Amino acid sequence: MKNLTVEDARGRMLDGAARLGVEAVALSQAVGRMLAEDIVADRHQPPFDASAMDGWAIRRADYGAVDSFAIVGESAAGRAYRQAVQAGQAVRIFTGAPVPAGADLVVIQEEATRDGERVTFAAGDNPKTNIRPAGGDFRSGDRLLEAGVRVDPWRLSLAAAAGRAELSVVRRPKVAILATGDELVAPGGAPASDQIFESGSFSLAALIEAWGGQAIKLAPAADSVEAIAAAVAGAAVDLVVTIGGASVGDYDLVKPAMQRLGLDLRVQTIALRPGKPTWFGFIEGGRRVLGLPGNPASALVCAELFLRPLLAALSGADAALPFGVARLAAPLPANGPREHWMRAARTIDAEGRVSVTPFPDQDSSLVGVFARADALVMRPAGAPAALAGDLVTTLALARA
Ligand SMILES: Nc1nc2c(c(=O)[nH]1)N[C@H]1C(S)=C(S)[C@@H](COP(=O)(O)OP(=O)(O)OC[C@H]3O[C@@H](n4cnc5c(N)ncnc54)[C@H](O)[C@@H]3O)O[C@H]1N2
Ligand code: MOO
Repeated sequence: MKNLTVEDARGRMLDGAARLGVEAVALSQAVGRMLAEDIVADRHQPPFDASAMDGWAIRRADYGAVDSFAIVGESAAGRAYRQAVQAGQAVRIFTGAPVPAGADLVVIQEEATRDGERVTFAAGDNPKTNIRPAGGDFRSGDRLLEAGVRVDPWRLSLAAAAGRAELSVVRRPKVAILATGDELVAPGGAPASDQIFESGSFSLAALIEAWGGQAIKLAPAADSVEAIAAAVAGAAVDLVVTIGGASVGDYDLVKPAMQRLGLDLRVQTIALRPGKPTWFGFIEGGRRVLGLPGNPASALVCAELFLRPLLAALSGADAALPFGVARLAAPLPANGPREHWMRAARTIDAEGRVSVTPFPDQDSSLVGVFARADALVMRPAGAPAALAGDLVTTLALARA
C-alpha cells in the first residue's frame, strides 16, 4: 500500500470502479455525456431520393432527345410534387426536395433556359444525376451510435437527424472537492501575512467538469480533524477529492479525519514525483476518497494521472489515459527513484513532429509553471540521463 508504482496505484483506484446508473436527458443537455444506449435509425436519411441541386427534374431518357420540356409543377424542400413525371415533362426542383416519381435526373438551372411554361437544356454528354438516394446517409435499422461513446456536437447532430429528442446517458459522477488548511483564503478575501489564496479547487472543479463529472465545492476546512470530518460527513457524492493535509506533518490531518468516517485505505503513498503523498480509499456510504497533495502541481498532475481515469471508469468510458510520444528538445539528467511527470512546453514542427521541453524548475509548488505547460513528460523511476532527441512518453494537457 506504501510507495506503490503509479500503475499499481491506478489499478487499485480503478478496482471495482464501474459505470454508474443511467438517466434520460434532452438532446440540448447531452453534450459531454456518455451514451448509455445504442442509437438505431427507424427511418432512412434522406427518407426519399432528394435533389442535390436547384434545377429541373426530368427523365434521363429525354435528356438530349426532347428539345423543349413542358413545365408541370414544382418540388421544394418540405413541399413535394406528388405526381409522376411523364415523358417530355420537367418539374422545377430545389436542393433537398424529393425527386418526383418517374424523374431520374436533375439538370442544374445554370444549364436551363426557361421560356414561359417551357424549358430547354444545353445538352452535354453524361450529365451528372444530382440525386441523393434515399438512405444514402443512413438506413432504417442502422446502428448510428454505440453505447459507451461520448456525445459530442457531431454525434449530437446524428442523433437529432435520427429524430431523437432525448438520449439515455450515464449519470455524471458527483465529486466533492475539499480544500484544507489554515493558510488558505478564498480569492477576493483579505489574507493575513502568513496566508495564501486558495487555488487548487478551481482547477480541479474545472477539470472534473471537463472529464464528465459534477463538481461540488465544499467550504474549505481548517486544519482540524473535526472540521475536515464534518465537512465530508454529509456529502452525498460518489467521490470526495481532498487537497492538502496528505503528508506527514503535524497538521496533515485528512487521513485521520477520514478514519472517523471509516476509512478503508487502499493506497497510502506512491513512488511518484510530484504527488508522493497521494492516497486513496473508501469511507462510509461506499464513497471513494482521493487525497491529493496540497502543492498545486502535485494536485494537478495527480488529477491527470488518477482522477481522470477514475471519472472515466465511473462514467462508463475508457479509463486508459491517452499517452503520446515526443522527442525531447533538451537533455535531462538521470531520474531518481520516483516516476517523474515533468511540466513541459510542447511544439509541433511543420512536418507534424512533436517535441517537448520540460521547464527547468519542476518544484511542485509552482502554479506559474503549470499555467504555461501544455504537456507532461514522463521519466521512469531510475531512468538514466536522456539526450535531446530521445523519445519520451507524454500526456497532453488540454488547453482551452
Ligand atoms: N517530512 C516530509 N515532508 C513532506 C513530505 C514528506 O514525504 N516528508 N512530502 C512532501 C511532498 S512530496 C508534498 S507534495 C507535500 C504535500 O503535502 P500535503 O499534501 O500535506 O499538503 P499541505 O502541506 O497541506 O500543502 C502543501 C503546500 O500546498 C499549499 N496548498 C495546500 N492546499 C492548497 C490549495 N487548495 N490551494 C493552493 N495551495 C495549497 C500549502 O499552502 C503548502 O504550501 O508535502 C511535502 N512535505
Ligand atoms: O508530491 Mo511532492 O509535490 O513530490 O513535492
